[in-house]
Amino acid sequence: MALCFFSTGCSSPFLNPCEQSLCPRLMKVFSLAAAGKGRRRRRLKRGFFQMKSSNGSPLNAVPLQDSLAAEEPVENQNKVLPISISGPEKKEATVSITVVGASGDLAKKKIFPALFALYYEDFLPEHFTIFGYARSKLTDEELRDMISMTLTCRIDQRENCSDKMERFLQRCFYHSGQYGSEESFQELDKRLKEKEAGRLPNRLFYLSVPPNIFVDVVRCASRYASSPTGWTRVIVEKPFGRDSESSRELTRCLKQYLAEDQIFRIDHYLGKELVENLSVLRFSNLVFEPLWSRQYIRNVQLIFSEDFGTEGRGGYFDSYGIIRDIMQNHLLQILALFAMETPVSLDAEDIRNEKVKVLRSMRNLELDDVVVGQYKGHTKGGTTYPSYTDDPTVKKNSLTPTFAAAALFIDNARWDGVPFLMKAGKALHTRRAEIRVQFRHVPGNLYKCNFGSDLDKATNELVIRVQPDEAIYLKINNKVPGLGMRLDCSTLNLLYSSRYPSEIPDAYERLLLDAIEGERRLFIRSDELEAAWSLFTPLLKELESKKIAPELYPFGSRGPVGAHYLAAKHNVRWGDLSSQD
Ligand SMILES: NC(=O)C1=CN([C@@H]2O[C@H](COP(=O)(O)OP(=O)(O)OC[C@H]3O[C@@H](n4cnc5c(N)ncnc54)[C@H](OP(=O)(O)O)[C@@H]3O)[C@@H](O)[C@H]2O)C=CC1
Ligand SMILES: O=C1O[C@H](COP(=O)(O)O)[C@@H](O)[C@H](O)[C@H]1O
Repeated sequence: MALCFFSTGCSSPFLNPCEQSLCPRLMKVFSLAAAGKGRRRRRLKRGFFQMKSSNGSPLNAVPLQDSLAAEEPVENQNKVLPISISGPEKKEATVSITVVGASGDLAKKKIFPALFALYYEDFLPEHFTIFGYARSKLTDEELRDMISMTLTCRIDQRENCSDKMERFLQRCFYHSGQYGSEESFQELDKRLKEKEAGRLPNRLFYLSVPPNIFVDVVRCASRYASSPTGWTRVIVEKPFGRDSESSRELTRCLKQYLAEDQIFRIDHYLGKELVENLSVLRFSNLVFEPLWSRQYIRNVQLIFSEDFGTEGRGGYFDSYGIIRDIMQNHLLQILALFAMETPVSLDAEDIRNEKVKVLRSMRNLELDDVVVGQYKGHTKGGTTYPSYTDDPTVKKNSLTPTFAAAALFIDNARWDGVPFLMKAGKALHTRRAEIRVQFRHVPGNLYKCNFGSDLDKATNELVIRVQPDEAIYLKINNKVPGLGMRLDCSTLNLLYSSRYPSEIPDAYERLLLDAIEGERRLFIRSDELEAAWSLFTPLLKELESKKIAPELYPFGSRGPVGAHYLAAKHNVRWGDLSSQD
């Protein structure tokens, strides 16, 4: 039997209730379908690609001409140069996606596979071209060979996969160039134009390079390779700075060349299925939203753990650490989505407005409310696991935390006094990311004596397991069947793999598609970023200036015991402790 959600914001005479439950992605498809007046949805996705903003209105194209940049703030140029690409005399549009840093780890591991998955699922427009750009000298064929190693037919419809892969690869090209070189980007522009073949050109640049190169690339791309008549957008990978000042400086530099609405700051956790589902869970189920406050929720836990170390990324990691790598972005973004007030609509700006309010209501983070750790070597079952400082790219005396736990508070009416505990670590015993919501005790619980002395065990807990084995489960109390009165704690479990047979798309697929469609909801706006850094920067400075030594924990363990003391201080018990959790 199909389970359907009904959401008033998604009602449409053309969609049955189950289709409506797939909002907003289907709504986007619907808006495309409506624009095409009845043409088939799939055809619309590919053949008649029309740009829509999240509220369904056509997006304005944003040409970035340097001569204009000198005279006008870039934001204003957007307003004075509206070129609708859905006008009556519209040309067929094309999208060129340039992956800058194509020879790198992220491009190979995530970006090209996500682009292929989108192509495979017919989500890319009919006319598109993909360019890899990096300094390494490669031919088009060599790029294709390189990326073909990482493409998999991991989507359910496996028929014709190798044909599709071949067709996809034929649309991938490579351009070798320096990141700050005018000539290289002018040459890229020429090659893009050839492939665009007179169609209305839209261009997306994905900056998959180390952050010190971001501004060079943006300067050259915007001056020499931006679309003259279509839109130009840039996806920027984290880290967006290392603290408030450097982040502000990065934003300032990027905004010399780009308007805010051209910058897509990616936080791939926002593209994860269960994170996307957070708002649906809250705002389309009457049973949750009324409980979503200090009145019923005792604490919220945001947990990230990996069962591997910094492997291969030690050089980057050592100057950032786990707080910047995971907490300041991924976990804080989840927290903001979790805690925000109901947005006016599902429009990107409405959602981001609410998230910013949460971030700006957060109490300063005190050193006393933070525990840091670093993994040390460990031998188990004959296997030796390295310590963090065994990594040759890491300083031997490094104090960089590979683990951190923190207690945060949102000083607003809804969340006053509720601890939001975060825990993030590398080289722990398991890989998982989850949100745990622990509810308060039942007042005057009639069954108190049946629970024994540990009443905490009898409180409800809602777990949103982001990965792996995506699930939403609720722990409830029930009677053990039989003549006696024994109570048990059981789980109502929505395990995605049982409920939905199809594979869940990777976060990068959703985010790339959103960037192509101009949907900004899952990207970080500059004021969100600023608020996020304001929360963590004083703490990071204090940790660094006081040279706080991280507590060592063995590779593969549950992390430093300090995390338990921190939780206990706030009357909390981490929910992920028992083996069945
Ligand atoms: N890898 C991951 O899992 C994740 C990465 N990120 C972020 O994504 C971006 C890309 O990551 P990743 O692919 O791992 O990075 P890489 O270190 O693999 O760098 C990508 C490419 O950039 C070029 N490059 C590397 N170092 C330099 C340098 N010092 N100067 C000039 N060019 C350089 C290289 O290409 P060439 O020499 O051919 O020019 C390299 O192939 C980074 O900002 C990273 O923080 C974010 C989340 C996860
Ligand atoms: O951004 C990052 O995320 C990865 C974890 O991402 P996941 O999707 O595999 O959970 C993390 O390993 C990396 O250190 C960090 O930079």
